[in-house]
Amino acid sequence: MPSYTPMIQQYLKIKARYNDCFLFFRLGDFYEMFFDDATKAAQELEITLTSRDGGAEERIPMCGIPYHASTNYIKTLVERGYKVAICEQVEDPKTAKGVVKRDVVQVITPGTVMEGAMLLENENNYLASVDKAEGDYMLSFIDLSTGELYVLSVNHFDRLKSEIYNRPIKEVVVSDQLTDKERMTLSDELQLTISHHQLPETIDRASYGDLLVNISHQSLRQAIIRLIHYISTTQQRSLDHVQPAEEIVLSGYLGLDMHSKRNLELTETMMKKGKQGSLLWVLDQTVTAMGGRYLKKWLERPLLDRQALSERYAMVEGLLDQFIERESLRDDLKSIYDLERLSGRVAFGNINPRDLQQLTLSLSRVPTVKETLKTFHSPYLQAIGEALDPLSDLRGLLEQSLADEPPMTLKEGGIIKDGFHAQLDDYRDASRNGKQWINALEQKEREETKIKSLKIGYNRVFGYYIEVTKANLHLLPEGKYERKQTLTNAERYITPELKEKENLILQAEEKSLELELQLFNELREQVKAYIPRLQQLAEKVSTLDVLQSFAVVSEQEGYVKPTLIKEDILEIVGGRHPVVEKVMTDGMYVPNDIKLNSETNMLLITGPNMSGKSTYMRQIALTVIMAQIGCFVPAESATLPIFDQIFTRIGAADDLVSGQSTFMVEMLESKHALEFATNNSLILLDEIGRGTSTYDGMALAQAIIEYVHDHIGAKTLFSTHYHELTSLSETLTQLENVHVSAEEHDGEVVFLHKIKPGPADESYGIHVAKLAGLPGTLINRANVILQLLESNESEQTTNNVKEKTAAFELASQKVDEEDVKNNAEMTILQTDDQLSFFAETTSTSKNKKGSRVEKKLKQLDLMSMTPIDAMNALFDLKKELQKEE
Ligand SMILES: Nc1ncnc2c1ncn2[C@@H]1O[C@H](COP(=O)(O)OP(=O)(O)OP(=O)(O)O)[C@@H](O)[C@H]1O
Repeated sequence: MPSYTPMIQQYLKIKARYNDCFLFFRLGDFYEMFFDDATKAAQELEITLTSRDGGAEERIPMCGIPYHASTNYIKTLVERGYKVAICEQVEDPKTAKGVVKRDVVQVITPGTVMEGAMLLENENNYLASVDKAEGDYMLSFIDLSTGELYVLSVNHFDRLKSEIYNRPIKEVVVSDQLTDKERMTLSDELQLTISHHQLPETIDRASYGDLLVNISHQSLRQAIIRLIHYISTTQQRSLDHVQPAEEIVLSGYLGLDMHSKRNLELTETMMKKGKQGSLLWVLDQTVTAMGGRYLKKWLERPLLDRQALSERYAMVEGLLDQFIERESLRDDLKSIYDLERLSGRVAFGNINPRDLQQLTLSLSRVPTVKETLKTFHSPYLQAIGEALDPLSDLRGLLEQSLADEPPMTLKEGGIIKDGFHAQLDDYRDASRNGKQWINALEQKEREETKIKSLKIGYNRVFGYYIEVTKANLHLLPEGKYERKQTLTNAERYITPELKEKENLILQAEEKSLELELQLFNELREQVKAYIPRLQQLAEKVSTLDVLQSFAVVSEQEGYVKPTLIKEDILEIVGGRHPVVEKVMTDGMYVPNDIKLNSETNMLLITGPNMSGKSTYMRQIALTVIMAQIGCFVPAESATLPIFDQIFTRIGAADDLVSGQSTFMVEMLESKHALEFATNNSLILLDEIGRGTSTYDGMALAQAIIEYVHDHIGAKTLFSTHYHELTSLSETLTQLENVHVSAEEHDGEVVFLHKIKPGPADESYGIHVAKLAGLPGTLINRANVILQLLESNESEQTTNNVKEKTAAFELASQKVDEEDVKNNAEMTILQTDDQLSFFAETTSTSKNKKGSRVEKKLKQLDLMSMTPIDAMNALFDLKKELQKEE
């Protein structure tokens, strides 16, 4: 460092402390970046990269952005997951000796943004921390803009991933407890900004007491302390609005793994990553920002509590029944401002007078909401109304003190109401009187000099002046006026009298501004004391908003109240897919039924491509989720048990981010289901095994079905193209076949989208290809090949055995590697048996000449066997082989 200039040395010292941030180094009106930061920022922000002499031989790369335009640049960087450290001059450059002192005043990161423009209105923005103790993971997360603080624990890294993925968590604080691999997964697979933070050895735990009142478990407390400690060391801000941590006990909520949230498109679609087309999009008729966020939270955590759910249904029903009252409630809610974020800004100190005015207006609506709620018949709605705290004291204070039309900023005054503060009134009088006096003076001067165009003006440099055009100068008396400024057409003068008044006015204005600022700060401090009550009000308003949203959607879309029963029965009559139905403009959605109970808890769904298998499966899961968040459901009637978890493996969503193949994703998602599902869970498996060659796929599919059937007993929907699997219903007593019907008319397929009992009898793949518009000659050729394949199927099979075996083994090996510790064996074991038989049968025939297995193998007449027969025969062979060994 020796040859660098003192300023660059200062830069490097500070940068060393904020190595993982872009350091915005304040130089005059610019934030400058140097070295690698500059090169990278120039690319990211598309700004010009220059260089400067820094004392060393080589010039230093540099780029800068004007201080005034910095917000957008910071926003861009933070949205891309970077952190920005704002380094300001912390002493007055005029009085500084040597290099002006500078220090970082704020670190802006994806999880700590506060500025309105960087936050999505209807979405929380969480910063999280992860702790690990005895194999458990503790996740604590906070939304600094609203003050919500949560903590939960899970016993598996996969579950941790799901809990993180299922929430708008943008950044995670980790310690050395996590392995490198775990950290990499969080940053690469989940695309999170990672911050490393070790807690110091000694830490004043007592100072966290208020936040920990509801948390007894030591390791949960530790996660919260890490999070808050990280915030207080990187952010210089008040945490007054942060609410005591709430523990989320996961066993109290419907478990949804990350795959399911993604596959079912609960809050965003898989392809476009947007809200449009998601379940949230259909259900969101909320009218406040808080309600919008709350609805998302409900979707993240569907309930298991029967009582709580029936209360929600009762309120939705109450709102549905009384249209007029509901509409007036909606109107009332519309004018309620974002009380949570506002509380955050009060604590953070960046609230402006206009915000406080919005708060006043919002509070003034609360009595009306209370009145409206009284008009509902539902006792639950009435109870919410009674519990609403109108915060009349706060409203009174604001109405008394805040001007009726306050400005956005604190610079111009006019924030505080006349009559609120005597001293302020005096200053204002002085300034107003002074101005009146000046108006009168202008009048008097005009009359005395007879110059009609004479005027009194004001500018910052010269203060008040009398302006006379050059043509009229001769009319001015000698000696009275002192010349101050000459313009092309006019002269400007002052008089001692004017100067004196000016002083009075300016002083009064300055003092009044100062006093207003002080009063505003006092007011803000007073409002701070109301934050917990405001947050409670916010929660009730949000609840009402979500419930009215459910009522509106249920009415518009014709949803019904579900019946939750304790028996093990799932029966939906006339069920629909809420999103597919909504986007279908022709209103031709074909409703379908489902009935599952303890005798039949698995459906094997067959049917042509594009017939609606996935849609059917998804609609069942979405119906369950809607019911368990307290919403009505798209059906004629729905009788449901309360499910504990939903697992899905649907669609061909390649996990591009982590670079895993479709097949590997398929295996991992299945593994997840098999590992965690219980007999109260719902499992949806869509065409498992299609990512690999026919026999491996089929073997896996069958093994998985058998496993779920024999060991889990979860309600399961399994769609497949392997018609051979339909014979499984003969041996698996709880499995039934259904199919999506299609009809063929004059060589064309007509999809009926109707679920019917029994297996499908034909696969219509080539017809679908035809529908898709593939060339006619190609379609004809495909038909010929199909016939050929059908007649040669067994021959083909023998030739391909080795190849398929290799692929299958590779897949299982990969899954094993992926998760050796996480007892992946469970999933794989069953299939492993089947995998290895291919390998064994092919290799033993070479190695163990003359064995019985070989003889039997030779005797098999492959040409006359179905694939299932062949597999069964292979199983027998394998058993035989084990005996021999
Ligand atoms: N019940 C229904 N009523 C009307 N249209 C439907 C219905 N179900 C599905 N569809 C339509 O059929 C299309 C295909 O459905 P889906 O993707 O569920 O078929 P699939 O059988 O799973 O297909 P594949 O086997 O190719 O994956 C949907 O996009 C939808 O437009």
